[in-house]
Amino acid sequence: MITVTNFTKRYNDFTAVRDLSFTVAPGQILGLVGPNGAGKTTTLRTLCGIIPPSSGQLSIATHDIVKAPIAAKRSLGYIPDDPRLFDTMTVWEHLAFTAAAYRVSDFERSAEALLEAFDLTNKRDTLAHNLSRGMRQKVAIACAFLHDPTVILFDEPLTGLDPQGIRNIQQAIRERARAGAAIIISSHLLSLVEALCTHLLVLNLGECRRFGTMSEVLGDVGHTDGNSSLEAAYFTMTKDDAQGEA
Ligand SMILES: Nc1ncnc2c1ncn2[C@@H]1O[C@H](COP(=O)(O)OP(=O)(O)OP(=O)(O)O)[C@@H](O)[C@H]1O
Repeated sequence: MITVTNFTKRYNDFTAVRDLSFTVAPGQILGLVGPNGAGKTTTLRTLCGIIPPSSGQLSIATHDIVKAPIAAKRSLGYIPDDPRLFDTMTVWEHLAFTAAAYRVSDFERSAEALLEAFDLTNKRDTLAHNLSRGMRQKVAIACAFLHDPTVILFDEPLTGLDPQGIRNIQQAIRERARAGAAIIISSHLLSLVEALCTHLLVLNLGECRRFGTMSEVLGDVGHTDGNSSLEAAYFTMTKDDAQGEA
């Protein structure tokens, strides 16, 4: 469960996110969309405790990220838009290191399964330095899944992945949701968001423009037909603010 209540984030005098409230229940996948500078990454970074909120409450699996950061982070998997790996560690060493950090005992079987699911088995002993961008992304996702988080936050999860990788990650995300994880995906890939997400939050200039189930939001703006209804709805929902951010 993810709960955000009256969240505001200011960087000095600039308000990046203003009075944002939403929840993501177990099994739900929330698509977080909005133009560049809307406040998506700021929201995800605050939810995982990288930056503090200016005001409001954010909790992960009932743990307040400010008051109980360790408990909150134990339940959390975060995949940033530019995952950083250790150049001098192999793929397997990343998984072992993550298992140690999260105190996952007997991690080997889960780690093998993740390598298999993401087509990384033959790269098990390869240094991160020698992986392609897409492979690095998949290692970061495998590490984030290893401790079986009940809350997962993705910032542009498919950057750099090939079509097979995209399919594998989509399947993995659906499986995690079916197993009861609450998931947020921030992405500009509206087709991905529409295909995967059960709920939608449209953010623009730091404010919530729409929040609800995918069909509620699309119905709200009169775009329930056709194959690219989210794309059409997105432009309707954000058109007033298209000039808002340079
Ligand atoms: N550390 C910072 N200091 C000052 N302003 C910041 C900082 N980080 C982000 N901002 C500003 O906050 C606003 C929201 O940025 P954020 O990165 O959250 O947007 P975003 O929706 O993730 O954008 P994008 O789609 O481009 O990734 C932007 O105007 C950005 O310039």
